[in-house]
Amino acid sequence: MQRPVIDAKNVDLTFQTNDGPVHALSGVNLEIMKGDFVSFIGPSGCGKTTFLRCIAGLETPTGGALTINGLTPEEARKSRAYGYVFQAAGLYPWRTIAGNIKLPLEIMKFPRAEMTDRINKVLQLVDLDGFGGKYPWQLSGGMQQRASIARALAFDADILLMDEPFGALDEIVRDKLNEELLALWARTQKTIAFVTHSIPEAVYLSTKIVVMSPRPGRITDVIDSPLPKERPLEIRDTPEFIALAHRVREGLREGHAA
Ligand SMILES: Nc1ncnc2c1ncn2[C@@H]1O[C@H](COP(=O)(O)OP(=O)(O)OP(=O)(O)O)[C@@H](O)[C@H]1O
Repeated sequence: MQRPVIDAKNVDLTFQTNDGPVHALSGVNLEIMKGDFVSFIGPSGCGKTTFLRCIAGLETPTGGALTINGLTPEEARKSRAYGYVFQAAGLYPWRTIAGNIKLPLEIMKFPRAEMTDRINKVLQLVDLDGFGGKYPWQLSGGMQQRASIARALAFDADILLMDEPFGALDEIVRDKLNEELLALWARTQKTIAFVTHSIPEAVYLSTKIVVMSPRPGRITDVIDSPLPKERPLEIRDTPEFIALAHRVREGLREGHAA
């Protein structure tokens, strides 16, 4: 049997703060398989970012077990198992787009010729061919976010962790980037963990939708999407899509009520 890429067993995390303990994650059980596109959706404070940061080895669970390809998150982080895309593109303004994409490759000491090849390849993947020499301020918000995805893809990690990457963009740009991300996912076979507040975005993108609720942060529903892998934007008008969106909305409502 295939081993999960991300395997969470009863993961718990309590932050100790000056105002007392904050139970950010409680009993989180989840298996993410290779090539899954998993979205995490839930109200503010339900622990979505915390869980992503646990996967990334940036927070340490206070209970349970979490492995990434059989490794501890810290080992996985050291082996560069994932690329991380944040809500704000987070590009260095004094570096060109190519320079920004190059940064992790420099840190990892890739040979110079390979760096150039990789930069060109990921620029093409995110449809920013010819923009490598521009500075971030010369690009629109959507293009900057594509550049930040290119940076996360540059070292070809199998896992992509994305924390509300399109949250700050207008609907039309977001639709376009959603479509592009799906195409990129299909081409690269990456495993993607994606945090969002948007029900349509979660339903459109995911093979698995994880609904969470706060206080303490926990998973209340895991929905395996019956939608086909090929998803034109119009799929959002189909009864299957609407039914899925309804189930997610109901799950969120129950979480709120609790
Ligand atoms: N470093 C920290 N120290 C103390 N408490 C924290 C820390 N990081 C997160 N928290 C708390 O843990 C809970 C979960 O936060 P988290 O950011 O993971 O939620 P979220 O679901 O990603 O929220 P949002 O949708 O607003 O981004 C919140 O109550 C938050 O205040």
